[in-house]
Amino acid sequence: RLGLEAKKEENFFDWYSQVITKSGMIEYYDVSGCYILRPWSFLIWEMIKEYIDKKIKALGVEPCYFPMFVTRGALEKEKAHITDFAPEVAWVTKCGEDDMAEPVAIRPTSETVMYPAYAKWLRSDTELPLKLNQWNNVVRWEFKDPKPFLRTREFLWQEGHTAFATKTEAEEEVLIILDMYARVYEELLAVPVIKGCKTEKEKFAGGDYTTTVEAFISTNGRAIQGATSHHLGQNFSKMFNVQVEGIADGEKTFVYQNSWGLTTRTIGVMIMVHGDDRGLVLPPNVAPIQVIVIPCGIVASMSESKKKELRNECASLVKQLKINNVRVRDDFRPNRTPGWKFNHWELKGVPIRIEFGPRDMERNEVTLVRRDNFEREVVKRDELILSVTCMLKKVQDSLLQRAKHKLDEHIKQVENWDEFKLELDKKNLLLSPFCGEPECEDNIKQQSARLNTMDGTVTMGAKSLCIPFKQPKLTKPIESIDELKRIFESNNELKCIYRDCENKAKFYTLFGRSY
Ligand SMILES: O=C1CCCN[C@@H]1CCCn1cnc2cc(F)c(Cl)cc2c1=O
Ligand SMILES: [Mg+2]
Repeated sequence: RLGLEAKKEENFFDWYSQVITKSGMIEYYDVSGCYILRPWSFLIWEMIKEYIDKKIKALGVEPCYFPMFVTRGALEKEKAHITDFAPEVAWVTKCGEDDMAEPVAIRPTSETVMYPAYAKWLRSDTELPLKLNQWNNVVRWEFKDPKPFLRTREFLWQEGHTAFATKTEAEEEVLIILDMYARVYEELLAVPVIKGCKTEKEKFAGGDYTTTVEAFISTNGRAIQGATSHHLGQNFSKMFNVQVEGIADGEKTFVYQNSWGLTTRTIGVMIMVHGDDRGLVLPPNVAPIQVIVIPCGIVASMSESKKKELRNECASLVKQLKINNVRVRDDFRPNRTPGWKFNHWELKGVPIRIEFGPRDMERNEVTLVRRDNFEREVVKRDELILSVTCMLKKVQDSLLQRAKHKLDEHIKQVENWDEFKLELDKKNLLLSPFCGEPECEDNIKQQSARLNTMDGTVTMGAKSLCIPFKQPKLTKPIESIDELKRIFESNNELKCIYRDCENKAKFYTLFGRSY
């Protein structure tokens, strides 16, 4: 059966699995946590890659490729950094039948692969800033339930690793990259995100601070980390002895570093936010096919010459759209009915369908059908290009607006602990005053978990998602992380959200159940 059996609001997990397989995005694979990326999803990854590459090249970031294997020595350069990660590191221990003298790890991320080379290359501040990025795969043998795109044992990403002479330059780049990630979501994927800083508990332990874009899946009320941009300070440069002369005269200075990454998880978020019970709904800016042209009304009684004329007319529509840089295909398959084709391309989420039949030909008109809201529009043949480009823009904007509205109506600003738990169980995110202490965050997570009396399972409690740059008490978003960490120093009346916590709040923090 072509169509979907599961309904998105009834059985989200099954719906997701059916949509990604029946639309030709994913095929399952016999290694747990690994999936095949078929053209329909890989083409989207390529468009995201093209967008990011253009922007980072403009920022002076250069492409490179480092080995995927890392020695134990390099990986464990600084125990603190990887202790809690060690269980998910995959190791190559044999070659053929023989054990390897020195097993090597498969990269889970490339700091420890790249920074020994950075130490070799960087001697003088004249070689700064060094900005490299690699598009590759990484492996993390996680044990939590795998989910295609969202949590996989191997995934594709880009990882940017930059080194600067001063902290100021580095901190400026962190936010420029974060803004680029927000645009990947909002301008390409039509997914609204919240920019912010991770709390002490949630940040990357190897860095100074982690900035993040957080997305929201309204169907199950869960938040998901969309991409991260870390300021590493001098932690790694001290670990790997990356220091240069020429900054402080006669002295050597450890460089200031950033690292930033965006993964194939982006595709899963886009699917879950926009998909419906007929299948994918692709934002035009990333749709591999934006318009599908389907001839209609071809009946057996129609003469061969009439059929030929109709087909030629459809072909000229396709040609004209192609010339105008619209990603368009025709579906002239004689052995499939128009109805079958409508379902097929709706399942694949193609933003606009053109139905073209004898009557359209006579009246010199074209019928456009939007995938997102099924609106039909009959336009003059000679207004085709204008109408299609205008409709594509309208679809892109309305997908973002609809998702923004959903996000906004699911964020509740609460200062009361009982309200916090109540709204959390109504699939909402909470914006609450928070003291920032890790152990308080542990308490919030434990005390907001819910025992489901029906089946005795426990629904996870609320995690901190980020400290939003847009703070309720401030008129404009903050510009620096230092500023964010100090915003309540003055008027410090607010108590931390957690009832039994005596600390004063430091900032408003976004909490929620998450992936
Ligand atoms: O998130 C990014 C963006 C791109 C470059 N890297 C950073 C930090 C990655 C943190 N992280 C994340 N996961 C890890 C898993 C591991 F097994 C080990 Cl050994 C280390 C890590 C680890 O450092
Ligand atoms: Mg992890």
